[in-house]
Amino acid sequence: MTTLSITGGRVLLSDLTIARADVLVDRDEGTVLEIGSDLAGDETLDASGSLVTPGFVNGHCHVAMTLLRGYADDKPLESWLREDIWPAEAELTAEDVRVGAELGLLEMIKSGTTAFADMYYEVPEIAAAVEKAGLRARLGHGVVTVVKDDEGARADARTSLEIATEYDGGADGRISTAFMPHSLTTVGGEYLEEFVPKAREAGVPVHYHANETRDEVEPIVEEHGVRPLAYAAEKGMLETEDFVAHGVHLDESEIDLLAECGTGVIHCPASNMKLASGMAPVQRMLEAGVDVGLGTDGAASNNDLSMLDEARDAAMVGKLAAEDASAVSAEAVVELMTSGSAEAIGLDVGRLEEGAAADLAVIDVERPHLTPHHDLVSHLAYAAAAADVRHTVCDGRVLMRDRRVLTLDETDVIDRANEAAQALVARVGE
Ligand SMILES: CSC[C@H]1O[C@@H](n2cnc3c(O)ncnc32)[C@H](O)[C@@H]1O
Ligand SMILES: [Zn+2]
Repeated sequence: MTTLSITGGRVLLSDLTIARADVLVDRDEGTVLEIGSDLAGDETLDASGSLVTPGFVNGHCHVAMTLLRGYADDKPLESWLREDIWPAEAELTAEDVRVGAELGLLEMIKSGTTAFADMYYEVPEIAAAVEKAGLRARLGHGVVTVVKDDEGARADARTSLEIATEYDGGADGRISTAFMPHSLTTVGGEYLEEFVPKAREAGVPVHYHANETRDEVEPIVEEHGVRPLAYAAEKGMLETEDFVAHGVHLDESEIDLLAECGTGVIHCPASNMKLASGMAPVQRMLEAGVDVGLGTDGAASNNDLSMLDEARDAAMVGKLAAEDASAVSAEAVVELMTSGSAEAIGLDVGRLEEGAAADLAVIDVERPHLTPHHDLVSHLAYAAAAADVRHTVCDGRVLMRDRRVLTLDETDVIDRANEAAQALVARVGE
């Protein structure tokens, strides 16, 4: 057994208390062996003046969309997708997705994220990037049937199932998968009826966008006479292992349905604010017992992949939505970005305790904007930033030490991403 010790810091424990302690990790098993005093390991990470937290879990992303960061801003969802994003995505090559994913993973490692869920195209490229970068991920191919004939639609859904089956358990178990219909309005009901049962047979969860905008809710109510999540339940898409992104426009019956079914909701506050989609009823969901997690969505609607930024946004907009300053508290937000997301997307991570996965981030708290130290949970929710993350560890492996990423060549990834993004935009303009 080889060990790693993270020494001299304070540790955020699973009950959200903070203890002065070292963390000893079994690097081979990728688990926490002990949290205590004077723990020496074969390798050491200095955590003095720092807070050791569970690695952050980004519950909903399109990681390769980093190539489209700043490409199309200041539009609502429907026109942003149809006028700008989908035409650009039609020109993406597998190599573009690879470099966009590497750029996103670089950003995740540098901001303390160790696990994420992702829906996109060219998933084998994303899986290869995840394997190389060393993170943990639940990946899936996004299905859109509305613009396809029947043969194309069924082929797209089949691809999603095949990818989910083939890649589950990849990268030494760090990759898991899901069947991912894009949304309840962009995938026809007949395809959901045919393929969701096949996802159950394959033993993979279902992940999709739901109730993101009012424009997405109304057509379902008009066409099917029920709210979108009642429609999703009819299609068998509200199982405990399933999780939806957004859940902005939910009525009370849908919140109750989510709580009853145990289906997770990934709140994406920055994307919801930027696209002016609305304010999700997060406090109501928490009170009802819904499994809520936190996600950035893609970098084209955020425009970064920092979960620390997302945490602050979640707390701020959560209070505004509830018209209550005590709503979506610092503690609640820190849970959302760690164990909340992990539970919603079905990964056994997000807590620091003996036997848990050794996925963690070490955050420098001796900084002007993190002084004084009345409450470090408050600092995580409201004041810490990506640049404060010193070290990132996933599955017992050091991915970033003293802000140097060890698994990806930062300069090379940035250069290749700039080149690919420029060439992509040129192709779209032709
Ligand atoms: C079919 S792969 C995923 C698909 O989703 C698009 N997307 C990015 N952000 C959002 C969002 O907020 N709502 C809905 N769809 C979104 C992405 O561009 C891909 O086309
Ligand atoms: Zn999304």
